[in-house]
Amino acid sequence: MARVSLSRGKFVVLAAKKSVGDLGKAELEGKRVFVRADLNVPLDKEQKITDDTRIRAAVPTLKYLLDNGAKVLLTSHLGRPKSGPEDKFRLTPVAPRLGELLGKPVKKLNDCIGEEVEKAVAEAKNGELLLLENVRFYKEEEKNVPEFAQKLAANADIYVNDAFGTAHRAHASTEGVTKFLKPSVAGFLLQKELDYLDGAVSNPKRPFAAIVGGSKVSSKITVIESLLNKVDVLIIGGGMVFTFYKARGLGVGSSLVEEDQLELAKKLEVMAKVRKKTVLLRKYHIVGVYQTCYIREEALLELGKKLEVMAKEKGVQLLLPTDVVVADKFDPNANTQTVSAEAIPDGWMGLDIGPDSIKTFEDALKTCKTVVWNGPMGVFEFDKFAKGTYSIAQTLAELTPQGTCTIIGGGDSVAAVEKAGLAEKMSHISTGGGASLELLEGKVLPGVAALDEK
Ligand SMILES: Nc1ncnc2c1ncn2[C@@H]1O[C@H](COP(=O)(O)OP(=O)(O)O)[C@@H](O)[C@H]1O
Ligand SMILES: O=C(OP(=O)(O)O)[C@H](O)COP(=O)(O)O
Repeated sequence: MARVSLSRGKFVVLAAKKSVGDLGKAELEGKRVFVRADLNVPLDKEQKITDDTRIRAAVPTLKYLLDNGAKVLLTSHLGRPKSGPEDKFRLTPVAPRLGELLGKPVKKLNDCIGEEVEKAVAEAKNGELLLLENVRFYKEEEKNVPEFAQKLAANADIYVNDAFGTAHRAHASTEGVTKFLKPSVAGFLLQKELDYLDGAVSNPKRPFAAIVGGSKVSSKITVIESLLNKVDVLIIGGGMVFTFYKARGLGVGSSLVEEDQLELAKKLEVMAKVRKKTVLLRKYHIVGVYQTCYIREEALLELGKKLEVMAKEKGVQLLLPTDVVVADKFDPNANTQTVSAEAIPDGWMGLDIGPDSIKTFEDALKTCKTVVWNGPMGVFEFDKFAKGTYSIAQTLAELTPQGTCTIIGGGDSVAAVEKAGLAEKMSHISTGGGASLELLEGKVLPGVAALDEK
């Protein structure tokens, strides 16, 4: 039976999915197992892997399957290819690193469906692994087209989903394929992530902070609305910031902005202010029912000035950077200056948060007992714009031994924390950024929901 947990008014079905560990040699030997992993690792300009966390995280499930005599067809996406195969999105760099970690050669194919795959699978011996090409080279993957899912499934007997980082996407290789392969089970990484994150965020130690940055504005800005009902402190950084600034009417130069998210950014700021007061009303038993509700500002005024002051002190803090490091071009050697958020010059782009913002964010984080972070504070890949990200990483590393639960999620965020040498100092390194935020929202992840129950 599925375990159901009530998370702030939403039902979240989590564990008790059938696991790869429930399948033994009798079920696996000689079987063709289609494994969906998230091998979407960061690469530099020379196609060199800059952080292999996601490859390492996939190894326990793969080893288990190979040791039990399965033939493994391993699939993943890499990046966001827009129109068919592109060399920079090939999974080619992953194969040698995975081979090293598994201690056996990994044969990389140039497709994920069709004749080449059929032939390789037919020739594969028990305990061999084939790495298929980027599944997003087919537009049908993200559209979750059943005929495409069927083609992916055609070469396999069993499905294992170990792609926690992509479990929030209902794509053909994460969701559609389960309709054609039985059993469809969870891999060890997926299980581990769900177990940890459910424990940490369904009933978090408070104050609870979320830090949202990075560049996937449209994916993540929508999560913020739900987070306002969960957290006490919400910090916005990275490329996310400029959509909020622009919504406030500020000039943002040539910084990253998603125009179609401006209205939402405006609404979120208003919601944060209103929510601030709602939290306090609940705290002081003025709102008697356990439900998320927004009290209009006027209603609060009626309850007196004292309460309003307390609300400001105790409610959800939505923190945006007050200063930014701007650059005259997107380049590691760009000219830079630090300016206030109101004074981004035309033609310049914000690529990191400034020192005042770092200080404000650090002060807020030091009061927190749970912190979930997804999305770097700046373009940390360039040294000139890495300070914001590394400073926040350092602050969290210092908070962990003091009893704060620190969770870092997302391919690039984890890469940044690894690069800073601080990964070991965090409570949990998650292979999913968007996935962990959606889990935190209380959403059922489609890649998990589709798996067989025990
Ligand atoms: N101000 C900014 N402008 C443009 N890109 C940014 C900015 N700040 C951070 N980024 C970029 O965001 C990317 C990571 O975003 P995202 O994929 O959302 O994070 P994660 O992989 O951790 O989930 C990094 O490559 C970083 O360079
Ligand atoms: O890198 C990923 O997500 P993340 O940036 O939230 O960690 C996953 O591989 C999902 O990729 P997607 O956001 O292109 O679907």
